[in-house]
Amino acid sequence: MNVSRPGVLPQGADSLARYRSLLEPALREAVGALHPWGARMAAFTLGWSDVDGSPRQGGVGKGVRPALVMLSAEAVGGSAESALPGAVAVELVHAFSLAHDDIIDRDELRRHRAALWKAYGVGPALLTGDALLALAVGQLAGRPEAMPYLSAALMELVQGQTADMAFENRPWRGPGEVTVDEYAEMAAGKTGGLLGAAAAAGVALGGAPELAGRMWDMGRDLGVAFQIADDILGIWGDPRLTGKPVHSDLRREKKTLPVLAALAGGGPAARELSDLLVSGVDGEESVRHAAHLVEAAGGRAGAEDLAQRYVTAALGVLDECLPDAADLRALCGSLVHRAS
Ligand SMILES: CC(C)=CCC/C(C)=C/CC/C(C)=C/COP(=O)(O)OP(=O)(O)O
Repeated sequence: MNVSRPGVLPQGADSLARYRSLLEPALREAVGALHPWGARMAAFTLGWSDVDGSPRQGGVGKGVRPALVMLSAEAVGGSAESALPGAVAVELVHAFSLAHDDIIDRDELRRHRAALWKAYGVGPALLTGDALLALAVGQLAGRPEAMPYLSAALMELVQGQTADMAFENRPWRGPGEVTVDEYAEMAAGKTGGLLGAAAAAGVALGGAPELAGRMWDMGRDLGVAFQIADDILGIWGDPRLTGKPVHSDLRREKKTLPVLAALAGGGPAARELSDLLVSGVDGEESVRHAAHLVEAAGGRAGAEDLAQRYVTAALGVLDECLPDAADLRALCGSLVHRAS
């Protein structure tokens, strides 16, 4: 079921809309503390205004992380409102990380619009990312039950992003090639850290801090699945739904899971793909051929399978910790079967 705009999650969409409507005023209030120029750039990147500052309807992200915070809080008997500082904090950290990531990757398009750096320049985009991060920390400064998870997530994010960048200097084959296990560790940090923090902060703010450690682990597994789904969408997704150009990871020869899984398959398509990557993907025809080879070598199926295994592990933890949390379970289960 798709509601309200293209690209929302197939399941849990109604609840995401409910949580987004709680989130947006709180985010606006937080951003209101910034210097007017910073507030304008933050409003652009969060989706309430165009580049010139004129207002536009609604936010732009799916709001998965804040929904995870609020659903986790509700699952332990707390209210979504009680968990709002955590929800705001994770969405601000997410927005910070996207702003910086787009600079690092030189990605010009994000969420159907210009990336923040493309709209305002690299310096201002860096600074806006910093401002969002500072606001996030401020949200949880007085909440010792949740703050450790945010601070752990920040370290995970940076470590995972660094590992991902370091992969670029590794060979495609032979000694030093990137393994699927290394990829999973990178994704557990880069993407899982914040999902882990969302789930852990949610139960902590909802009144069950004793569950936070297990929810952190659950969120990290979920993050690996989420990142694999992101990699899959980067090759086979519909740009009208993802809001990003297709094949950009392949064009940049990034070591995404579908490519690693294809290479690990070892058949004729895997060998041809390996040769192509070693000689360099050059030009649009070559990029399309690489995408074809990844699929032919089983990279898509392998990636889908691994994502499903990580989601199943995450759901197993949820079933043990919070067996009655149907909405939370639906959200987590839907994160791998998404169109954007
Ligand atoms: C330190 C640093 C720069 C870290 C970068 C970490 C990073 C960008 C990880 C990617 C995470 C990811 C899959 C984002 C898309 O989320 P989404 O599909 O929920 O996006 P949405 O909010 O647009 O829906």
